[in-house]
Amino acid sequence: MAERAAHQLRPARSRPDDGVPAALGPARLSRLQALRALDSTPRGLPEQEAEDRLARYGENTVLPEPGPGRLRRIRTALADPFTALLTGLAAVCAVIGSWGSTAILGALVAAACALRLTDEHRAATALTALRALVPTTATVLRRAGEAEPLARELPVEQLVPGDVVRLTAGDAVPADLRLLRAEGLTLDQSALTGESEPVHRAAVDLPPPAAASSPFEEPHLCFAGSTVITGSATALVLATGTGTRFGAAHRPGRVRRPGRSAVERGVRRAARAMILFMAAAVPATVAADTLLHGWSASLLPFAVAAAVGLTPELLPLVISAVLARGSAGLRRDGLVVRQLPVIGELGALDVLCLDKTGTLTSGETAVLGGLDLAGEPDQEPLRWAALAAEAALLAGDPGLAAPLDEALLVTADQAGLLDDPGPAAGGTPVVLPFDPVRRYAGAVLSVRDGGHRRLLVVKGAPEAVLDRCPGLPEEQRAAALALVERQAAAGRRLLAVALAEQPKLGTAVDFSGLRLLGFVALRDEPLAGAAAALAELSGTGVALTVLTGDHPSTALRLCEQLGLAVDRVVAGSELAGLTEAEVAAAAARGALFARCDPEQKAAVVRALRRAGHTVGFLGDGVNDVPALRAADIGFATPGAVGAARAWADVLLGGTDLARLGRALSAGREGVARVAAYLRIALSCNLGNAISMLAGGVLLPFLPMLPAQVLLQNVCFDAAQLSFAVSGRATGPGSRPVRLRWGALAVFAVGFGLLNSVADVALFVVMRRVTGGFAGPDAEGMFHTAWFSENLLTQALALPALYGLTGARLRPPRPVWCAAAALAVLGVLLPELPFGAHLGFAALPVGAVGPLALVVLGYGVLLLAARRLWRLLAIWDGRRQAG
Ligand SMILES: Nc1ncnc2c1ncn2[C@@H]1O[C@H](COP(=O)(O)OP(=O)(O)OP(=O)(O)O)[C@@H](O)[C@H]1O
Repeated sequence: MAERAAHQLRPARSRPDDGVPAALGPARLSRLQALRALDSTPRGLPEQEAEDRLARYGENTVLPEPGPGRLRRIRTALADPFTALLTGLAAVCAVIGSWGSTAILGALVAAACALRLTDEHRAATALTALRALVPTTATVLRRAGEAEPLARELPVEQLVPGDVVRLTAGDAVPADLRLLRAEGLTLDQSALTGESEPVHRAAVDLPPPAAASSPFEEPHLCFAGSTVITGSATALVLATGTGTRFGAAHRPGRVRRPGRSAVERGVRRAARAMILFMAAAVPATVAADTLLHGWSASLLPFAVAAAVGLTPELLPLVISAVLARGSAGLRRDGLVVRQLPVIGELGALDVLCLDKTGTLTSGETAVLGGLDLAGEPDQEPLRWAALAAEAALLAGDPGLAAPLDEALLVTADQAGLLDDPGPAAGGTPVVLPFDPVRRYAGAVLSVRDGGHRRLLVVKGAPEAVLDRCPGLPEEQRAAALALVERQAAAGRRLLAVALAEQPKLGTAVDFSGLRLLGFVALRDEPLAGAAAALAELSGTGVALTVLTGDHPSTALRLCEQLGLAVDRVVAGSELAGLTEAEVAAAAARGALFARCDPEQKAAVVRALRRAGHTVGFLGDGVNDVPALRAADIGFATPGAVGAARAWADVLLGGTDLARLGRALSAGREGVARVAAYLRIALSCNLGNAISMLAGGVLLPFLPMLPAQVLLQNVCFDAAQLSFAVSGRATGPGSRPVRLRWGALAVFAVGFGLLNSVADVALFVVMRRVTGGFAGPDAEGMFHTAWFSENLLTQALALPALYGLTGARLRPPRPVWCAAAALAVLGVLLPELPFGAHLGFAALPVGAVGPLALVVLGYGVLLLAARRLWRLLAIWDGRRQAG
């Protein structure tokens, strides 16, 4: 039978894309039939059989790598639009035998890829180290011979088809599974489907007759690559390792949230625009020249040189260097950034959502003691809560132990409440794990007080526990809620504790007799330094909003302690009655969202993103995973559970929240630098494209010789490398920095035209100086003058246009040095002895004055245009803020 199952599983390996996972064969059967098909039982596999199957199927290695693999990273780096463009141009240069250009372009491609790969490799190594802390085990039922099955924690690699596993909230689904039992199970399977909405799963005995359109919609199946958000389950392993659906469905772009980062989008648009420039300007120049002056063999190399000249070749290199520099700076501060583009998102971040417990509070909850229903000290509720906590801690995955349960157990133990083993002891307790949607946890304990009884202990959020106490008179309920409210206003939060007798036989948990016993009072201290860090963050133009599962009054009190202005309190249950726009507006104004379940937290984040904000989410718990994944940037605290860390984009290496400010500074500076480079490169290249076209029409010869175009290009590119060299960090500035394509395009056209005006002025001047371009040296003199004017105007543009962004970014010294060097080269190069070989001719003295006048005139116009642009930017900033 096991052999047959093996055949049913194998086709997935040979036909990964056939749309039907091999495991769907047994998966379409009833629970019992599926167990039989895999030669298993509800009690799991015998140890020996499991070992045999492990040898036959191999290890179950299906969990995602911390980052994409090396090959995929190389492919992604090469697929970058500019790198691809450069590779294409290098190929064209090689075909026409222009080996110098091929070598330069090839070196640029290699450098850009190497830089990007090195940094991503470093981040992946750091992540691998961190992932060693993430639990990678599964709870598996295995039998030794005919003995009772034992629930054992095994490394996920050892799972085999036919194994029976248990799942609880926070677990990564370790293989493709068929549910045998499920309670309140919801999964996040966005890594497989791209859908961020959680999905409900149930252990239906017979799958619906008409197969769902996708196996991911089948109600009774769970696939490797998804994460359990709530509930618990027992399931049969259908497929492991490469036989799972994960291998086929796991594609790079689908693991992370869909859509590219703002910087990537901006750069792609710039790349497209440059390709369009080239595609239009180069053939137009060649056509104009041919029409007016006839075809010449030198037109082809000129066309290639012009195409190379119009491409900002250093774009990938500069962007990788700038982002890598930002990420290296953050690493020194103890922050791990998963992928370079996240630095760009950090620059644009304008709303930061914060989880409360464990994120804004120290994570060590102080247990103040038990209270009876009147609010008087009574240790009984604490003792029962601690016994339930102990059962949960013993049954659960140690990596996912709730800090609250640990605190309850330690406090009760220290108070001597657990010294006496009776009345509660013996037997294996049934545990209802904590679920952030239900907001309570429970355990059925065996009690020995004279006879044997079974007692259900439920502890959790007061409203949730009260709802499960059917016999509670209305006035007692109101009094209990009033007590909770009073304690919350004083900064304490209460956990309600209730008990119910259980029938002797049967395993189903019976809530019907649940009786409220009392409360446990807790206090969470604000995280040291959090108030100052949050004040600093809101001073940098980031709206802060708290999303918590806790009681509104407790959360409000903490916000007061931290100095966070709360505009309005919204309960999670109210969200359904609000439109997305209303939710986003409330969050952006600093609303506090309390009693939110994990999906409600994610819904607020999604509403903010749809309203156009760049949203960060800082969290630590399993209940934060959907929001971490929905956000543009997920931040995980150092104490975060494995699932939260695995899905975060940035890992804060220490509890100090001031690190967030440093992350924003690095992001804003990175985006500002990339924007500065794009502005100058695009405007100068656009200016050159227009001037070449004008030159093709106005001049009786080629506007520039191919070698001159390449030389000028190499000089300008080398000068722009200074952009990658950081000056001193200047702090985050007062507002987010975005790469706005519209503004970038207007800038490039405006300043590009200004550049062309100077060029055309030079054409007119040189026409006069050379007597209508007559004489043998006219062409050489014109080329010298235009080469010098080009480099001199670019030298002026470098520092003048560098700092025009929201971030306070002054040109660093290397930019000044590069500008000076460019100016010197512009004047000297044509005059050097080899200048004649490149087609330059010495300028007559009479040309120097007009040339200087053109450059000076350009400088004056440039400063005036810069001033105008700044005024427009300030006006635009005010308009957006208002
Ligand atoms: N282990 C637990 N056992 C029983 N009840 C719990 C447990 N953990 C939390 N609760 C209750 O459920 C409520 C919601 O918990 P949840 O984890 O969603 O949010 P939180 O920890 O209060 O806040 P945050 O969302 O800011 O982390 C808590 O306020 C508490 O009353």
